[in-house]
Amino acid sequence: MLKYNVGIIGSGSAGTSAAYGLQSAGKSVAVFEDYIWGGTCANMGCDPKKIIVNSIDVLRQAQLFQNEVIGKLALNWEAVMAKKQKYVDAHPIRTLDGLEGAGIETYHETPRFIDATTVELADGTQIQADTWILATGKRPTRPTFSGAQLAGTSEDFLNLPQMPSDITFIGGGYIAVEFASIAQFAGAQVHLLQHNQQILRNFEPWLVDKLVPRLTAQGIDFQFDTEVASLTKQDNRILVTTTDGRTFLTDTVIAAMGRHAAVEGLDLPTAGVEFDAKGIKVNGHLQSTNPHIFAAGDVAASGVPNLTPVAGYEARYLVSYLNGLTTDEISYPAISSAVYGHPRIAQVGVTTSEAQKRGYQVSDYDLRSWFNYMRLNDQAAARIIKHEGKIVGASVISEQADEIINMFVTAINDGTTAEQVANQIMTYPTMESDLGYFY
Ligand SMILES: Cc1cc2nc3c(=O)[nH]c(=O)nc-3n(C[C@H](O)[C@H](O)[C@H](O)COP(=O)(O)OP(=O)(O)OC[C@H]3O[C@@H](n4cnc5c(N)ncnc54)[C@H](O)[C@@H]3O)c2cc1C
Ligand SMILES: NC(=O)c1ccc[n+]([C@@H]2O[C@H](COP(=O)([O-])OP(=O)(O)OC[C@H]3O[C@@H](n4cnc5c(N)ncnc54)[C@H](O)[C@@H]3O)[C@@H](O)[C@H]2O)c1
Repeated sequence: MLKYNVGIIGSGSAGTSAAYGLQSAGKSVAVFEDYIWGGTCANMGCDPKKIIVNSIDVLRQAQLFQNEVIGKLALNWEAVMAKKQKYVDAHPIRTLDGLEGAGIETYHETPRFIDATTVELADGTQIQADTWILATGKRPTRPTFSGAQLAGTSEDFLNLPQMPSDITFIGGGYIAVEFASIAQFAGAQVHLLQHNQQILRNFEPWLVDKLVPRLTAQGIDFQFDTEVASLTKQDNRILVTTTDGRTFLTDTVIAAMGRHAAVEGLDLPTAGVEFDAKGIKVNGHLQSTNPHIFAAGDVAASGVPNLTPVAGYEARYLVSYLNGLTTDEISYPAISSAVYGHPRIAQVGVTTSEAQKRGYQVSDYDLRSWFNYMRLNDQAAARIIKHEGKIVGASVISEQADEIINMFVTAINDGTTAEQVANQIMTYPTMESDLGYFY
């Protein structure tokens, strides 16, 4: 039987980060991946999406500067996809070369647990590890209505060879809103069907209330309280029928109704690991119900958002814990998050409703007249939550919200005071040079 100190299942942000940290501390490490080396973010998530978003940003800038920059720009979707694909094609090779070059063993398959510490591969090989880390992430939740197989996933969207004339997204989370914005700028008529009234449920309502009318004005057709009953092929198009009897034809349907824990094929019950659709049950040390098995990243039901930097943070915690450098339970800093639409929204730290319960100060800023937003024709706004002279929460709508929010991340996590900001000499005129005005 093959033996390792640590077996890691999944080669995404969590799995690779844990593998390097444990291997460099002298442990023998094996990584198992059953799909594309490098995981979701780099191959079919954040990175390819942001390459496409950045090309759309050029069109968006031209739209914002329409009286100052003359001439009409159009997106060359094929060229954008070729640029994206060049990055994506190189990533799995880079991942595999990196792991193997560091002396980490790699296996391209799903291992199946046969007891608390041993897995079996398809050819019958048995592998035992003192410690296992489950870093298998999440996979798109498939709808169950009639004709659901006609709906694509986020991965299918990121591989569209051409942008269809008419596209429909089912769901109103991060993926649906970001991809709706991309498709709309790429020239498609876009429909977004949300089964209730609330899209982007994890974001500040004031941000969503500002975002939806802007995206609607750009041409996105939001249909709230709309549940799909069936999809039917009709010539080369898809007939969407809703549960209240409405019908319409569209070219492509993408289901973006959330993601569920990727645990299929691992036979976790045999290893005594408890889980549900939200993920693997873990304690404060990210340890599952089997003391030899830990979980990190999206697949761990650790109660924090499923984001790439969070997956890396949890992996780094496990490296410290398993290397004996800490016995503390994991604690998280303020976690920021952005929706990469046009405009973007982003937030971090204490929210408005928490602030109201705790009696914290809530300050709203209309940034349209601030020089650094005026020069960019950016219809920006921010809400800052303050307590005892420090910033504890921030939410922003702006063309640059994803970048702007990071200065608040640092201010919140470092507990920066107004005096400390005043003692910095930042380049001017930049967004960061305005930080002091938010205190
Ligand atoms: C379209 C999209 C856009 C996103 N955009 C952003 C963004 O802008 N910013 C952000 O912070 N986050 C974003 N995310 C979320 C981010 O991708 C995830 O939070 C991150 O990838 C989680 O990393 P992970 O290592 O936990 O899982 P993953 O990266 O999903 O890696 C898990 C790996 O395990 C493999 N695996 C699964 N089951 C098995 C098995 N049985 N055996 C072997 N291998 C297995 C999978 O194939 C995968 O490679 C996005 C996600 C999507 C889908
Ligand atoms: N910018 C980012 O950081 C980013 C971008 C994309 C994805 N992600 C990550 O990926 C995860 C998955 O994204 P997602 O958008 O699929 O999920 P999500 O959980 O963000 O949103 C799912 C949406 O689908 C809706 N929905 C659920 N069932 C439905 C039904 N039957 N009919 C219609 N709508 C339905 C929900 O109400 C919700 O609006 C996110 O939660 C996030 O962790 C992050």
